[in-house]
Amino acid sequence: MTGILTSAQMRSTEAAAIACGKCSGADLMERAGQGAAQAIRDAFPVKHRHAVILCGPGNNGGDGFVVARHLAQAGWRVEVLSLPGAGQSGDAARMADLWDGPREDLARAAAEAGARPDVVIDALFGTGLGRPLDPLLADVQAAVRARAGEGACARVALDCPSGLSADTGEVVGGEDAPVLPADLTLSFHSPKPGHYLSRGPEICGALTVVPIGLPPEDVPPLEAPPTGPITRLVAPASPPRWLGARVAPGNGDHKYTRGHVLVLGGKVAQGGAARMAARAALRVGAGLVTLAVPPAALIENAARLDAVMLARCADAAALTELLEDARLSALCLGPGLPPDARTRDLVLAALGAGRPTVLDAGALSAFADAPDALFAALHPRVVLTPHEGEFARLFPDLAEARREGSKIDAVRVAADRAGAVVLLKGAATVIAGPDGASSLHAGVYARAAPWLGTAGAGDVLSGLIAGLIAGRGAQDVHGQVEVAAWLHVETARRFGPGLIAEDLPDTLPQVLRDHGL
Ligand SMILES: NC(=O)C1=CN([C@@H]2O[C@H](COP(=O)(O)OP(=O)(O)OC[C@H]3O[C@@H](n4cnc5c(N)ncnc54)[C@H](O)[C@@H]3O)[C@@H](O)[C@H]2O)[C@@H](O)CC1
Ligand SMILES: Nc1ncnc2c1ncn2[C@@H]1O[C@H](COP(=O)(O)OP(=O)(O)O)[C@@H](O)[C@H]1O
Ligand SMILES: [K+]
Repeated sequence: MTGILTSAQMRSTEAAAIACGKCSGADLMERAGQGAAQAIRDAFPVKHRHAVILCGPGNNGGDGFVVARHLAQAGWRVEVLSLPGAGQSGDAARMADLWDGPREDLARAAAEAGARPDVVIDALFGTGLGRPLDPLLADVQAAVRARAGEGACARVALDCPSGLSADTGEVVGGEDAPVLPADLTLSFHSPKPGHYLSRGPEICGALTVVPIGLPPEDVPPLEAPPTGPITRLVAPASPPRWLGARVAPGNGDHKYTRGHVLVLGGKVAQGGAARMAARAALRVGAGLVTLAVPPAALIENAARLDAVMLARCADAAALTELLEDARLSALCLGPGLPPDARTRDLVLAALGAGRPTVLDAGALSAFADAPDALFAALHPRVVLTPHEGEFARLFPDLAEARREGSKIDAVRVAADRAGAVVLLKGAATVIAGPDGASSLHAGVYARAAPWLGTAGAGDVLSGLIAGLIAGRGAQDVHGQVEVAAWLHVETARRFGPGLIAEDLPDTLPQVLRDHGL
């Protein structure tokens, strides 16, 4: 799986490669600029041959000078508009010296009209942006306007659109601070968290990763960096090789080896969410699924269920009794449960059994007043699946800190505090385990699945996870949660327009078949 590197991890990867003598900083900059120039030529057909490149004061600007040289060598007309100080030190200075074409001060260019380019390339700031763009933006915008007029020309950002934090996906300086949106962003070596999180996808436009000859992202640098573990990207472009091993039953399997999921259902007339979770667990591969509901809700559910079995469960004592059956191998609580004292007791009884367990919705909100009581009962084979609101109820301080930091960091701290796997939902879904491992499922760009924003989609996700951790999957809960997140989005994309939550479990078999199972 691909790794997603933060700015600090990217710097230490580069430093490690240089320190072991494999390459110099100038080599990396040359490869970055050359690769970006090629990607720009690939993205814009031959009629596009005029580029204006905005170069900043650091290495991002240095990349811009290399792109200028390679596009010019390919026959493009190229003008560089640079900030004062651009290319004045180190490798960037060497690359600026090698550029012998037109170059003008950006502030001066703002006052003069020029020929309209086909492409404006943003090489102002990349991973080194340290403060808001404010004082500069007026000049930059005026310079672009002076060239392009009000008409649109294509916008390409090198590494990261200037103004966007490569680590968080927020605009540096806050929501109203300036940023230069792009139509295409060319990230060097690996994607960065900010390309996927928060406003990143909207500001980056489209994303292409340009290799620069560093070792693969998932190979750690020679000296362990003081930058924490690398986040995995769960979004393989082609049918994932791991899917069969993770989902398909073996020939020797029978229903009990595939696992028996117990889903706790809600009161009369509040049973739909749990029924959808139960159906999803069965469809994704659990051998048996039982829905346990309050006595008054038995008749309603009996009328609605066939392959899913039904059990009576009045309270926590009844649940403990049910759990004496050791074949119940995974539990799912939350969909359709109210956030009340009964639910709290059910959750604590379920956790006491020590089995792989998914807690969602009401099972999380029931602990809004006492998250520590929940955390004290959790164990590493529990998966919490909050949406942003539920996350804020359990981790109010982390939700507050999210304004500054990244979603990935917040979920990592949450998983460590909870001692369980935490999946925080959204177009970018972040998963972290108590062991420090983290992954990101990016339902954006080519894998966008906005149809998933429909009532009950989260209930289905809970069921998918429960179904996947009920059998052999219990040995790698974090990995199975990644598979569930991937299948959830893949299934929504397969169904497409008009999706409602009930469609997800019933579309799943087509997705599995599409991918060779
Ligand atoms: N780390 C790596 O492995 C590689 C990095 N490369 C490039 O290097 C970039 C990072 O370079 P740098 O660390 O020099 O950082 P940047 O070039 O992104 O920006 C840092 C420079 O901008 C100034 N600055 C920051 N915010 C400012 C603001 N709001 N207003 C005015 N000035 C501001 C800083 O003082 C510094 O001079 C990457 O994004 C990438 O484009 C590539 O050359 C390839 C290899
Ligand atoms: N725009 C989107 N792109 C991708 N996934 C989305 C989007 N909107 C919602 N989702 C997914 O849909 C699910 C909604 O879950 P949730 O908020 O718990 O709703 P509910 O409680 O109605 O089931 C989550 O898995 C979330 O990640
Ligand atoms: K940039």
